[in-house]
Amino acid sequence: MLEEKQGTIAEIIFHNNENGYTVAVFETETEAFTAVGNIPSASVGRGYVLRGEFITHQTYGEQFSVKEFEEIMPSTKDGIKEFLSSGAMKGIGRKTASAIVSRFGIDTLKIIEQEPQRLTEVSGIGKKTAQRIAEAFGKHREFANIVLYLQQFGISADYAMKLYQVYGADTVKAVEENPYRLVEDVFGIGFKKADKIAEKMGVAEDDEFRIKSGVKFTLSYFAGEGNTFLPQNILCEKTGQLLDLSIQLIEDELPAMAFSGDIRIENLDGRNVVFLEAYYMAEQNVCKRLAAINSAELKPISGGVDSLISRTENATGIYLSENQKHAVITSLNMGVSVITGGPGTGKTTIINTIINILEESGLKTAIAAPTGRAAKRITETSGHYASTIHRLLEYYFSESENMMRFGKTKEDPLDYDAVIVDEASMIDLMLMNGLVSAVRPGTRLIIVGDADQLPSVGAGNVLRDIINSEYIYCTKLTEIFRQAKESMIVVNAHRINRGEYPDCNAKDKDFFLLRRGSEKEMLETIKNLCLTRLPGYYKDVSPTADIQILTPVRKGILGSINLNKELQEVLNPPQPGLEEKQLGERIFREGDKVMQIKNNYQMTWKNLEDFTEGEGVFNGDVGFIKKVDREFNEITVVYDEIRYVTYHFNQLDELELAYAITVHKSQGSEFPIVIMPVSWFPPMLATRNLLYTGVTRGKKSVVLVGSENKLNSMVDNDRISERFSGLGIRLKRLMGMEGI
Ligand SMILES: Nc1ncnc2c1ncn2[C@@H]1O[C@H](COP(=O)(O)OP(=O)(O)OP(=O)(O)O)[C@@H](O)[C@H]1O
Repeated sequence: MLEEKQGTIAEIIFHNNENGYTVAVFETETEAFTAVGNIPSASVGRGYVLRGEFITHQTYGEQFSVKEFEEIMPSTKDGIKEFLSSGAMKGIGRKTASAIVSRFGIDTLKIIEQEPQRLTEVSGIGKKTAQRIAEAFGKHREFANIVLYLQQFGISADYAMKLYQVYGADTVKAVEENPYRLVEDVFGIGFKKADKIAEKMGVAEDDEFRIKSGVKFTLSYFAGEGNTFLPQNILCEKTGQLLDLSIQLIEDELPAMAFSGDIRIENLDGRNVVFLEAYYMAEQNVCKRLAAINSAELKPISGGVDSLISRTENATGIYLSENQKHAVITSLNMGVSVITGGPGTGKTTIINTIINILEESGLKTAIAAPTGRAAKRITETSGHYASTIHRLLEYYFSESENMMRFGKTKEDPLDYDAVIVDEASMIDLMLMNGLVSAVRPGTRLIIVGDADQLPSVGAGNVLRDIINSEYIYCTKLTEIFRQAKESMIVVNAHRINRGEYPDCNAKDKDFFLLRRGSEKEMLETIKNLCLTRLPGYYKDVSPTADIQILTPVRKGILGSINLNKELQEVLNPPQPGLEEKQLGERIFREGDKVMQIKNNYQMTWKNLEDFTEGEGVFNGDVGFIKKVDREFNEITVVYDEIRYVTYHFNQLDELELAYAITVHKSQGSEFPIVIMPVSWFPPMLATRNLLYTGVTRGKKSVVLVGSENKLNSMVDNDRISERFSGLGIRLKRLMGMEGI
């Protein structure tokens, strides 16, 4: 049962204008206490009925936690004056408030509400101002009523404010009509929240809006797991479980959803499958565009390709194998081509040759990769500038649509004769859709990647689908070259990929297994390696900048969360003079290594070297905390040693410690030294594919810590989690059509 307290706010200790979060001293007739909760309109002198409960906070002691509130309009002259000038009614200052209250006394609010034209009786207030005051008061009352109404359904004031921003005066109507609309219209309200609201409103379990929303939620959830569609029977079963309804009821709703354009039902390879509209359109478009780019006429290469290859070979001293030459020639002759191979098979060498030839022929080339780190690495290893695909496509944040968009499109395409994308295993369907839309037919699209790496985080299986369809010409590189052969990392990566056990601890090599029995021992060894052993063994190794711990999991003793806590303690312990900020279990301290964990296209950065500024910090960017400013509630992180980004404390859910990261997050990056625990991990994760991806991230040294048995069973576990994706089937279909 909630307690009810009636009184006024005596003092505001903290108030967040954006979400209404308030800490205030609240006075009733008999007591005074600290009240904490979402009260957007809070200001000193304002009267409320608060409903909530007393809780004891670890640091701040006893507080009244506000769950609901009701605003009481002030009834004394002073109270009304305070209310009018509190900022709740924009444009009324102290002087005007005093003048109005002097004229109308305790009837002031009634006059504003019912006879606003009488406000002109106050000197200095004209017709327009009177109208403005009346409107502001009306809005204030409207919002207060909406908050009050929505509270009964468990919608807190900050959500009420978000809803009000979207629906205005129609908020209550919109929520009543279909609470599931909130999932699409209001950021931060997911299906589960909307479902709770609906339940409180008495919406029937088998309501059509509930089923439709459940279907979309299920499809989005599985898209988050990598799938662009779900077979209809699986979709109905999963949605049925989610909603606790029969499969039949779900199935009955699908035709109407398809009719209204929310989903697509298609027969793919003999079974009915269901797409969210956006993924269906993306697959169709990628397919169409690939076909168009593949069959377009290309600007010719001046001079024979063979002689150009020889020239490059003579200049670099690297003579291409037949297969490599073949890859170069087909990339230059085909609209779209794929080059795939493991480490050390010459992908970079081929890219460099292709760029040289294109440059010598006066053709314009762009090189791009899915992540900033991969782009930086390509720039360093190839000597040619590579950007992210996002940057190449001139991404921007559209305020009106509240989403990221690309400036380069089919209508305003990229102006290049060739576009080379590397690390293509990380490209998901939506990014590929953006890319192929902006590449105009006539441009060579050269896709380079290692199809055996983990697939993209986002939905789709783009690289593998393209290769397996056999619609696009693909060169598979398998030969490892001499220099690369000297590296056990490269040799073992190929062994793992073939299902053979790696050769560990060869003398004077770079691939080690430190055998440890228990997880505790593994943890201690990892800490010890970072702190003393590796920096002692290799010269100039920074434990934080050069060593990266990779782990398959987030949870458990050897999961990234715990590893980070433990490593922070030894690598960057608390020290006088080092500021820190604690958030629940997490601590961010000056000097910590951190990672941005979601794409934020609006976050600004400043380059302190050339004073340029820009927007965009991306999922997987790793940096160091430069400053924790407790006065301004801010943390400054420096990325790539030059880009400074400032986070407000309430944005810290975008950051994580990064001494240890998951193998999934490490895709596309390389690190001088990689340490990876090999223990028991869930078989879904402890796969050959994941081990291969982890191992190939290390350049100078890879140190595995754990048990040989577990290492070998990872190699044996060749499960590649099946992803539902239709691109391959569509491309195959195209091939059939061309044959007709
Ligand atoms: N035809 C060749 N003859 C001799 N050496 C070669 C040849 N092709 C590549 N190499 C050498 O093999 C090594 C690996 O090549 P490269 O870096 O191009 O491969 P990669 O596939 O890009 O590897 P990674 O994915 O590990 O970066 C390099 O030292 C390169 O100089």
